[in-house]
Amino acid sequence: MQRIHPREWLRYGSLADLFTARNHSPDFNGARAERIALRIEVLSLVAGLLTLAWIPLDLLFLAEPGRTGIVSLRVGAGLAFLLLAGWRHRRHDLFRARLRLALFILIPAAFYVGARLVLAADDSDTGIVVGYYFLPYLMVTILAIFPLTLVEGIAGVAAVGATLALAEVEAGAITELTTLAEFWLLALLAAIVVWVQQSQLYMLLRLYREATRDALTGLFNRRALLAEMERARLDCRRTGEPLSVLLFDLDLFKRINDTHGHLTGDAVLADFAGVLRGVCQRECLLSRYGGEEFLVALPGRDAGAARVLAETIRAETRGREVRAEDGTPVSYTVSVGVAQGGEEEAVGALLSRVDQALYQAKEGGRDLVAEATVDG
Ligand SMILES: Nc1nc2c(ncn2[C@@H]2O[C@H](COP(=O)(O)OP(=O)(O)OP(=O)(O)O)[C@@H](O)[C@H]2O)c(=O)[nH]1
Repeated sequence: MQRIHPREWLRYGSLADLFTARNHSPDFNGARAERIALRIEVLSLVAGLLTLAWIPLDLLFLAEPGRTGIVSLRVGAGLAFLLLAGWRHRRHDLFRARLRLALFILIPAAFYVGARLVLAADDSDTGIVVGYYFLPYLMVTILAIFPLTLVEGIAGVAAVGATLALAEVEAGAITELTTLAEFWLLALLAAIVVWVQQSQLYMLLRLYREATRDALTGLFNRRALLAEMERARLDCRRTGEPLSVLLFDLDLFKRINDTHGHLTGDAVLADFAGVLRGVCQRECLLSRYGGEEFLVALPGRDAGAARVLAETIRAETRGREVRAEDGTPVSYTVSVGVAQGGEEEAVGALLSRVDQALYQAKEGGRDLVAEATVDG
């Protein structure tokens, strides 16, 4: 089995991806944002209706002057929740999902601080009033249903902690021993919540990876690459930047398999994936397109820059040596097609042109780079 270098694990595995979303792909971000947004939609609807449904109980159990204040806060918070539930988008992105999450925390936080202020002014310590003191614990526990990164999760629970702190400062009780106990309980709950969030994110990342990565090389599989490329094409069209592609095909690969065995063939494929990772920069989209074919999409690069990169990879590959199972050194070469997408050109048409260019490289004698003509 191919060993994964620790650095590779961090880049392509999931440890660093649990901390922040920095290395998450746009496709994964979209899927996660949608999941967060849908959960907030449902929860906000339930919270909005429950907040308003509690009003008759407040009217029944609370005395003035607190009653009017609490009911007003309830109406405000209930309507804000319902507005949040009705906030819809066609395309989900992480920024909006985080904004929704912030609002989802802010609404009950404002309600809680307001309610504590109103109730502090009212001496009647009705049993029902006690219910308001549970709110921070409820808020923190609900956050467990979101698949958040460590940074997002900590920011969320910290916001709830700050809410509690603010309410205690307002009540002049921040230095009391009971307040310390409250924070202790909140911190314990917060630790469990962040752990659950991380587990959810881990599962999501794992499933996503299995669905989008090639098992042997860890690069994008064909389906994922096509989805990423479509997104890159739209982005490039919007910004006016070029989009180029490189199509690689390992030369006489069948001969390597036939002479040294399938496992050695696999080792060569993994080695070439390592070359791509080593040479290409972060914004390059690397994929194993099929069998011994690799496709690299280069947002922001024109055909000239793509050709330079293709030559670098071809030259680097020439110098590689993989050990066969019996220890024999096996070298290999690669042929490359290069094409720059036309302004209105569909992904399918661009791929067909780069395929033709690759065919020319093979026809020209292999271990070559060939560039597609604009009209094929
Ligand atoms: N070891 C291994 N071989 C694979 C894998 N996928 C496809 N192949 C082999 O890749 C070989 C591709 O061979 P061909 O399409 O004939 O091309 P080629 O020998 O590379 O010759 P040219 O492309 O013309 O240079 C076939 O023998 C496939 O069995 C894989 O995952 N592992």
